[in-house]
Amino acid sequence: MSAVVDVARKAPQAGVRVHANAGARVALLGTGTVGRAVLARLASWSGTALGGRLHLVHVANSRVAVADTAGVCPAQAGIALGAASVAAAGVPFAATVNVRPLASAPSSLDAVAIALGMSGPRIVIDATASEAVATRHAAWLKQGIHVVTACKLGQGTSLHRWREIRAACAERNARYGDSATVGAGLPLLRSLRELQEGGDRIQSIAGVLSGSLAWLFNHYDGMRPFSALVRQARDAGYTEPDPRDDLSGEDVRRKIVILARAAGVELESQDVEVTSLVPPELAALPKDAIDAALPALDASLRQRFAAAYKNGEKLRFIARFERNAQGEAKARVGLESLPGEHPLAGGAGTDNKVAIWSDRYRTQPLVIQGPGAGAEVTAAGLLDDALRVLR
Ligand SMILES: NC(=O)C1=CN([C@@H]2O[C@H](COP(=O)(O)OP(=O)(O)OC[C@H]3O[C@@H](n4cnc5c(N)ncnc54)[C@H](OP(=O)(O)O)[C@@H]3O)[C@@H](O)[C@H]2O)C=CC1
Ligand SMILES: N[C@@H](CC=O)C(=O)O
Repeated sequence: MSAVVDVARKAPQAGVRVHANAGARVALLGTGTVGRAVLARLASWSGTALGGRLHLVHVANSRVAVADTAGVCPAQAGIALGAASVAAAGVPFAATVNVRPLASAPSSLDAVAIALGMSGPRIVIDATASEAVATRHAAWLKQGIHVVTACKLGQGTSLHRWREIRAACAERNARYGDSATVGAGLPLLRSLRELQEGGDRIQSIAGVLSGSLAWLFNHYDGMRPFSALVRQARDAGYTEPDPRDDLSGEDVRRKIVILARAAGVELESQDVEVTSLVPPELAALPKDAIDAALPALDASLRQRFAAAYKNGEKLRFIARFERNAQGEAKARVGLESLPGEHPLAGGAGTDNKVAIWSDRYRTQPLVIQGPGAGAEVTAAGLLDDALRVLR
């Protein structure tokens, strides 16, 4: 029996009803592209066994939070919470609203642990891109609250924060669900960890780690302006809230850092050599001014595409991590022109394609491929991790 279940069976605190099989109380942060898909997936579970496992008691975006004041929140009320929260944020959400006593208040991260109560399995689902939320991950874990996240700012930035998260997990036997941070839920981190649990050393990793950049370079034909495709990728929900985080390689830097650390190398972010696609004039603009300035991307990418096309090559945004026998590691991220038949040049849509070389996969790598961005796959990855907490 896992420690998580043990905790669930402890005597409940006054005011919070906990049943042995009651599932977990869940706080969802973020009602944007991914958060809405989490709510929709939870809604689709209404009345099923899965719906009884995760009880949404708190939903918040950066402006408003909605909490269930009754203290016990069956799945349907959780959906009501989601609907109310999203409606309060001015975004339509189609779900049957079961009227329950709901309290709406300005969003506050201090309210999250309070809403989750003191006992039983408790989970924060982070569907934000917020630094303020990421800085709370370790503190929640130290309170025994499990964290499931799509946001890479927890594990993919400073080594200090990553260590704090690992230490907090160990201290409280809390879980940190990170499947959605790399590959939008593809079994990448899990495979790295399982290879090492089986005695393998990870030697190198190479691949396409950005769903939006994969989509962009799978669609770019040198005819339509690249900037028009960036708008399309953003509108489809593939990019970060600020698409420059994708185009600059920062999002991929975070992902290769997360993979390297999961492979046992304590890489610092600045140890990754990153070549950005964003020209300085676009990098300098405030977020609300970038849409009109996106065509600044077009000329240089048209040239890169033409040169690659002439050689029968394809442009792919690749991350590479290698370590030698002495344990020295290096990592780099940037646009590469690959032969058309190169294994990493394949794939379609938002496909991530990642090759892993380890002791057992010395010559032929293990290759994992599949959609690496998109609301639905990411939400599914988050909820898989949340359900895993209860196993
Ligand atoms: N889109 C994708 O395909 C994938 C995304 N991810 C990750 O998922 C995360 C979310 O992405 P996405 O949904 O596209 O982003 P969005 O910009 O669509 O949504 C972000 C949400 O976070 C909310 N938010 C910001 N700060 C806070 C806060 N302090 N407390 C509570 N909520 C807050 C925002 O609130 P408000 O509405 O008020 O602005 C918004 O609702 C990102 O970290 C991204 O990297 C991971 C894998 C794939
Ligand atoms: N913006 C990211 C979304 C998933 O992490 C990407 O393009 O891969």
